[in-house]
This record gives sequence, C-alpha cells and structure tokens, in this order.
Amino acid sequence: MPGGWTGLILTALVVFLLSDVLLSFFGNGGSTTISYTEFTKQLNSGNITKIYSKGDAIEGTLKDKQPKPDGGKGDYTEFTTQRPAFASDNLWGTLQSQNVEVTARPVVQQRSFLANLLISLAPMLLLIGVWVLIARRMAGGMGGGAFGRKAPPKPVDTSQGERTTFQDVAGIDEVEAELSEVVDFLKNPQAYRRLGAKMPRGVLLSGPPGTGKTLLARAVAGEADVPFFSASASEFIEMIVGVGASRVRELFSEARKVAPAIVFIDEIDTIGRQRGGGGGMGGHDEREQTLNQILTEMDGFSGSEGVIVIAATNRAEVLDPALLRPGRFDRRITVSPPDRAGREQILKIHTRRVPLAEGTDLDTVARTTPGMTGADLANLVNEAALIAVKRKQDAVDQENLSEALEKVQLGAVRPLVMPQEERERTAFHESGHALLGMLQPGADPVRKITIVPRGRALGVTLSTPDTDRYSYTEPYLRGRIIGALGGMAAEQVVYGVVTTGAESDLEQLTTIARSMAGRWGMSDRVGRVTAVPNDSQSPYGLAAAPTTLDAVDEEARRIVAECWEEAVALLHRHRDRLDALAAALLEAETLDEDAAYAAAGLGRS
Ligand SMILES: Nc1ncnc2c1ncn2[C@@H]1O[C@H](COP(=O)(O)OP(=O)(O)OP(=O)(O)O)[C@@H](O)[C@H]1O
Ligand SMILES: [Zn+2]
Repeated sequence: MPGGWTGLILTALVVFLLSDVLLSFFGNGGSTTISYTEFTKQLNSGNITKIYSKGDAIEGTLKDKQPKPDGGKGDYTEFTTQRPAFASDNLWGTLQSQNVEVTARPVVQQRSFLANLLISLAPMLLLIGVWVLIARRMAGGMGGGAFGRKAPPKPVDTSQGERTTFQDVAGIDEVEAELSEVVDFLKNPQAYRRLGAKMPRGVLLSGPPGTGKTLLARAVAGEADVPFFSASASEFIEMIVGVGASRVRELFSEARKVAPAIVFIDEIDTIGRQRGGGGGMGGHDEREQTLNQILTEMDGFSGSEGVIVIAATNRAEVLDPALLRPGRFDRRITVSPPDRAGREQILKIHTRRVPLAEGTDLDTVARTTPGMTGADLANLVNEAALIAVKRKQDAVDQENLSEALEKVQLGAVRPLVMPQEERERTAFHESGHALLGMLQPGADPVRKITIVPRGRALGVTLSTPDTDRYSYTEPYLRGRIIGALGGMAAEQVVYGVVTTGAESDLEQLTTIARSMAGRWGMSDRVGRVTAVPNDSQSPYGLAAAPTTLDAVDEEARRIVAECWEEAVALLHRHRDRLDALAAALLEAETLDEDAAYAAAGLGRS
C-alpha cells in the first residue's frame, strides 16, 4: 500500500533529521546553558573535568557544582555553551593545560539549506504522513464508497501460494498458443527490445461468460511470473465524474512500478461501448473519461515498458472502435466454449483434488455436456462432490456426476446443454457446407468444422485458401455459392425441411451471385457492363437503368438456382459421406482439416 510506504518513509526521514536535534536536546536534559564567558571562567579556574564538542557547541561537566547563572534556582554541574565564531582564544591549549578530557563528535556536513528547511518542516511532514496513513486506512475500510478513496488494486503475488498457469486451463489450446507469445515477451522483454520488436499493448479476450477469460489472464501472469493487477471496469465508474479516470491512473502507475506486469480489466464493454449511445444522467461523461484515461495510459506505454493490458468482454460487438485501433487492443482473441475433448480435459483439471471412484469415466460426462463452459463444468464437479459428501461416500462416482448434471440443468437460467436434435441438425448443416466445399475442384480447403456455438452461429465451417487469391474464376465463385448453400441443402436432403439457420449463408451467397451478374460480366443477359456499384463508388455515377438492375437480380437468382440443384444432387450422390462426416462431428464437435477429410473419406484435393 503506497500510503503505508509514504508514511513510513516520511517518518524515517523525520526521525533521521531530528536525531541530531533530539540527541543534543535530550542528551543534556539536566544541563544548564551558560555563557561562553562563564565557561572560560570555570575553565581557567580548573573546574571543568570533561567536555564534548561538536562544531562550536560545547557540552561539559564541572568538578564542583556552581549556582545557576541568571538567578536560576539550585546548582548545576552539566552545562552547554556556544563558542563564538570570532573567539580567538587558544581554547585547545587551555583545555590541555587544565587536563580536561575532550571528546569531539564529527560534524558530518554543514547542513544544507534544504536540510534546514526539512528540519523546520519536519513536524508538519510527520503530521501529513500520519494523516495520509489514516486517510488510506479509512478509505480502504469503508470499501471506497463514492467519497472514500478506494485503495488501488493490489497485485496478486504470483510468486507465492498457488500460481495459476496454463496447466489450470484446458480446452482452449489455440487461445493458449496465441497468448504464449505474450508470456514469452513478459519473461524476457530485453530480447524483444534488442530487436526493436513491439509487443501488443492490449489483448482483448471475447467470449461468453464462464469460458475462462479471467483464468487465462491470470495464467499468463502466472506463466510469466509477473504481478497481476485485476479490476472490473464497472468498479471504475462512480457517480462523481473524474473518479474513474483517477482510479485508472493509479492502477497503471502501480503496475508500471513493478513492470513487467499484467493489468486485467474485466467487463471492458461497460465503459468501452461505442460513444454517442445516449448514456444516462452524467454517467456517460464519466464512462467516456474513464475510457479515455485507459486509452491514454495505453498510448503512454513505449511498448517496452512491459505492462500488458488484457481486457475481457462478453460482447465485443458493442465496443468503441477506438479501443481496437493499433497500439491499443490490437490483439483480439475469441474464447469459445470447449468441445468434447476440451470438456474432458477441463473435468480432469477440476477433479484433480477430488477423489474419483473406480470406474468413473469423465469422457462420458464430457459427452453429455455439450454447450457447457469451463465454469459450468467446475460447478458440476463441485455439485457432485457435495452430493457425495452428503451420502458419506469417500469418493465421487459416476452417479453423483449425472445427478449433479440434472441439478445444475434445472437450476440454470439458460439451457446449459444443447438439445440433441439441435446438435444433430447443426452437424448436418455444417457437414453439408464442408462436404460440398471438399467436393468442388479448386475450392479453398476446409480447415475446421465445429458445432460448438460461436457468437450467434450454432456452428462454423472454415475454409481458407493456401495462398492469397487476387482474382476469382467463374467456376470458383460457383463453387463458393454451392458451398454456402450446402448447409441448407443438407437440411433439405436429410430432414426434408429447412430452418432459419441459413440466413447469413444466404446473405453471403447473394452478394457473390449479384456481383457475378452485375459487376464482373459473368452473365450474357446483363452483358459486360457494371450495373451494381462497388461499395466504395458513388451509386450516382453508375446508376443503372431499373431494367438492368432487374436483370441482375434475375440472373443472380438463376445462378443460385443452378447451384442449388447441383448442391442437392451432390449431397444425394454422396449421402454416405455426409452421414459419416456428421457422425464424426457429433462425436468430436470439432474436426480439423485432416480429421474432416478423413471422416468424409476424401483425400485433400
Ligand atoms: N478453459 C477452462 N479450463 C479450466 N477451468 C475453467 C476454464 N474455463 C473456466 N473455468 C473455470 O471456471 C471459472 C470461471 O471462469 P472465468 O471467471 O475465468 O470465466 P470468464 O470467461 O472470465 O467469465 P466472465 O465473463 O463471467 O467473467 C474458472 O475459475 C475456472 O475454475
Ligand atoms: Zn450455414
């Protein structure tokens, strides 16, 4: 706590400066101040046994006591006096001839003006120090209400006790891999500095609640063995404008003191929303100021200072674009709920300290918990342990786990586990996309298929080219449309009905088909003319006749219809591959490139 330190340092300083004064003051508590004339009189009469001298100040002891000067009551033997600077007497000679024992204390240094000033200010400084201490204590004790000053977040000491590392995180390996670069930088910033490499200043973790964003940030700090500062953005906001900004400033200054360090800001969306969203009652201003302060702090890093900010949000889409600019949160990492294998690993982590009965199979649990996040699974294990305790068992068994699952499902606000039908339909939908992608000659390879929901999508099929493409052939574009239709076509082929799940697929393929007909001259009917303006062009310069635009739409529809025929036909012909792929996907929930091609019984084209 800085208050403590400031107080302590001030007190030490004051005590140090005062010590001279104190010593000379208390050291002659019973002594009498006499004139230098009186001193020489006593000296010459041989009545002084010993003196201490320090500079021109002299303390001494008399052989025989004398009445106090100036009519004071009683006698004295201990005295102090001051030798005038202009005295040209042979004091040393006299002292020797009188056999006076002389002890001199060194005058370390003539005190500077500053020291003198400090000494005169010392009592006040002491008071201020104490006051600061008390104020801090009180503010901390009051939990930092609107008027109390909140103690800045303390770093979690990662060197002691239990350190969170990547060992404690499972099921999100890709995210870990991305973050390990940050760890590497924190571990040895010099290597990066030497080569002039700049590290990201901010990493934004986005993903649904309970997917382990906080855990990951902690693990990064733990892996790198650096201090971890954590704050929730909502804590910054108070009714008084300016408090948030000053808290941010304090947080960052603490972190900089012990850099390299991690600053973790949770719920960044509470202050990082797009501006102009009509904030309520002054709270808006405060939010903006706080956000600006965070951005300023981040801009202030030279990048080699070694403070890395990790922010987390459940809703990346509402964030102010200013936050995402280069030099700010320019690394964005999506944290998704785990797939089956991931869930099993997470269950393993959370049962590390829970004795499991013989024959307990965590894979079975993983299979029955699609849709659950890491936090849900941790909760599940805990519930199972509670049930086992209640039954006085010495270990948690399979039955406890399934009972716990029922219990948490019932108590959950949202459905925790994805319904099986939904999963199956999603598996066929994604398999349709993927299979048709694989079957198109010259199409981009399928890299990954997943039925783990991401954002609004129930599943994702990812295809990317091996190398950058700069132009597209007509067959390639048709292949893209066929692939995009694959999801809906698979639903049609397998279930005979389609769902609303293909909305974004249709948007995507409509853009391609329209562009083919209206921009790229791939329709004889429209001709080799531009009818649909490129987004960046003004629509006025290129306004086509309404009849031309009608033709573009009709041609786009024709192209898509042809592609639909082909998609459905291909899926019928390769129904066995479709079923095999969907089954593999239901089983594993996520398939990488090799597993996907293998499951479909296809080689990579
Ligand atoms: N991938 C994971 N591996 C292991 N444990 C996990 C994982 N994800 C979540 N957990 C468990 O769930 C707990 C809560 O996760 P955490 O608070 O990190 O989630 P979060 O994404 O930050 O959630 P929120 O958005 O609600 O803040 C963790 O402390 C951990 O016990
Ligand atoms: Zn789709």
